[in-house]
Amino acid sequence: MSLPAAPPILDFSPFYGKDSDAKTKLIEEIRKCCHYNGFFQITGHRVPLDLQRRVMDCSRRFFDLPLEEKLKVDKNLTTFNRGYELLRSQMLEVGTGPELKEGLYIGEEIPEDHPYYLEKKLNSGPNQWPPTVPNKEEFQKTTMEYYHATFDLAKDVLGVLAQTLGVESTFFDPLTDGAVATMRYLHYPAQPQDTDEKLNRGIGAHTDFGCITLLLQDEVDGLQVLDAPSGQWLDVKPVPGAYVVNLGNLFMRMANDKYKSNTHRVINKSGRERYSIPFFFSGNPDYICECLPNCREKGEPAKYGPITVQDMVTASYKESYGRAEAFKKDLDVKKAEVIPAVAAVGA
Ligand SMILES: O=C(O)CCC(=O)C(=O)O
Ligand SMILES: [Fe+2]
Repeated sequence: MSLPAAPPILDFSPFYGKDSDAKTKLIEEIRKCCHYNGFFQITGHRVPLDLQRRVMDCSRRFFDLPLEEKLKVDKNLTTFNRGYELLRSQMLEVGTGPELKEGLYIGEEIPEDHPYYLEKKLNSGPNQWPPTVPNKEEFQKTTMEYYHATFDLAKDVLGVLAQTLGVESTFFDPLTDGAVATMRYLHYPAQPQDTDEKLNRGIGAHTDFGCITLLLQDEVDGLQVLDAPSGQWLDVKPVPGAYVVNLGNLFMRMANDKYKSNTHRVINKSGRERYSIPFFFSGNPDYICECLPNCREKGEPAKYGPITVQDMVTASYKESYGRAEAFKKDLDVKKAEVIPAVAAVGA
């Protein structure tokens, strides 16, 4: 039996080159990862290191702002998930507390006369830019430059994924044309070393909702992937410049569960602040997700019916935010029950 293995680090550059043996090897390695747990890291991509550094610097500049400045772009001011999300807003893992991370959600700039905005498509609208972040113009420019570079990389990764399924690298073009994607600046404050690991999560155990995720981490570790057969949590060590790539629920569904969308979490026990930038590629909201080629044997039925990207991702969002809301309400009820009792003692 093979030992549980952390996601391998693969050189993606053969995708851009002419060496067909190297390309075939890359496709095979990625196929193996997709079957195993849907996680791998890539180096040798085309997002410049310098751009990654500049974007991480933007993230730090934003989170360094006083809370009242960050709240000027509160995500709750929009209905389309753009803007700042406070610490403890989300709760992905049942039985844990709200998560110790704050975030800034950004996507393609969608003006209010765009069909996606008018038709209330997934996460579609104008970005909320923090008005007082230092070097505001550069912040916006670098953020969008990074968004577009990562979007292009996501298309390339989907090109390889198509090839792992034995179809042309252009197979996913109808999914990537007009695709919706969201990037998040994330900041995990240092968790005190003695915090209750059972309750405190940077981000609770979850699978990603969309198609694929490309994650840039800084040098502080904390991301862990569950090895389902052994129940062990495997650390995903930060590799400078690399992307952690993982498949989301939408891809697993299209692959008839043959490819995996795997459980992962973040616990920041480093004693340091951690910054990461996940890029969630959902796809064209109207794309109809159906069982992909070569994902079932002859005569084997598709496990799932067709569903649009829009419906699939919207349902997942509702579920996870609903859980955090329910938890907070429950806490409020408990507090309300305790306070009168205390007051009675003092009376
Ligand atoms: O910050 C990380 O390392 C992981 C973030 C993540 O899993 C997510 O936002 O879905
Ligand atoms: Fe995730």
